[in-house]
Amino acid sequence: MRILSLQHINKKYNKADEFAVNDVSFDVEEGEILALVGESGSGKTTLLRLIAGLEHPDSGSISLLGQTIVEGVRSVPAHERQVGMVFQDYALFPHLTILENVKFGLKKAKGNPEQIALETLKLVGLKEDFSKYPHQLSGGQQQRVALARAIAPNPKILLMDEPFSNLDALLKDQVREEIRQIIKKTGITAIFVTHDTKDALSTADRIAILHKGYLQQIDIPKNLYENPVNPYVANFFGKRNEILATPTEEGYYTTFGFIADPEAKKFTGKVLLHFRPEHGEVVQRDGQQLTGKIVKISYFGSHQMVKLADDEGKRVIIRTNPGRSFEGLERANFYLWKYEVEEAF
Ligand SMILES: Nc1ncnc2c1ncn2[C@@H]1O[C@H](COP(=O)(O)OP(=O)(O)OP(=O)(O)O)[C@@H](O)[C@H]1O
Repeated sequence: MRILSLQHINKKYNKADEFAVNDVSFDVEEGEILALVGESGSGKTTLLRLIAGLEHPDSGSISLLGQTIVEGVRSVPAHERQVGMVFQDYALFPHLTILENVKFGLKKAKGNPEQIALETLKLVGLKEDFSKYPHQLSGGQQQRVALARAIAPNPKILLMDEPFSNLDALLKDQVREEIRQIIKKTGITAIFVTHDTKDALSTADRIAILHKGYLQQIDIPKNLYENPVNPYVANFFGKRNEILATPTEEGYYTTFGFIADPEAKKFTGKVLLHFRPEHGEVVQRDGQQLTGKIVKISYFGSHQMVKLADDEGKRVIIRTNPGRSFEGLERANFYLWKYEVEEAF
């Protein structure tokens, strides 16, 4: 079921400014986790604030659970939208215990606030710590208190602004998984903002990618990565190689060798072949379709990255398994099992 719908949202802060959000429309399904990603200034936070009711759009409409909350100049005020918010710095009250912090959001809630707060702390795995103060907790635990405070009043939707940006790299993987599990256990619909593609790919069910206020693509992580709608999206989700090729009836001639592919006859002029490092494989047998001079091998434990150059010095990077040895080799052969073709001129 659709829980949130944004239709043609536009937002400018000052008349002379560019649009911070430009004709953005999308729907969010009940129970899903959506990540809003993009570079700094792409409009992610503005979009989150528009949904929360902390900003009003210049045009467009927003509905939440079938109720129109924004249309024209009319809008339901933030405190009546039943939206839970987790802020980047957690915004916990330092002089209140974590139980009191969670109870704070329950002033108007039905039922026994203390009991609801304790149950929510149990859900986030912090019931035993109820009498501690925020400074006595780790960053990841403080994050869970902030989450508990936001979800305790049973909001219609949960919004989180850069929820993982204050955590160090070691904690991040664990916290991402914990937060995802808690959200999934409650069944709440959540939207979070991040500039980190890893946060989005690992935590979200779907990702919306913004660039200069425009929504570029909204899709499941796999589709964004494998089938990006434009080069901006493709490059946003990691390194892509690009080589120039001349199509013939049988395939593509490149400076790394020939790729047999009957599809090549569809093109008349030169083309660009785009491929990610993991869309190739290095092979040590001769007779493979492509070859390059080994420039550098970088070992990452789970895989190796092999940088190869053609005779003119143009480089590509291919990912390969960690066990492969390149000792004593000057050149390596490789093939591509997937690539995208784009007309070059
Ligand atoms: N309060 C404001 N007043 C004027 N301009 C603003 C204001 N807030 C944001 N902007 C502008 O709106 C555009 C979008 O900003 P926004 O903060 O939504 O982007 P963002 O993707 O969240 O960036 P970041 O990752 O840096 O937070 C930017 O050009 C920004 O300078």
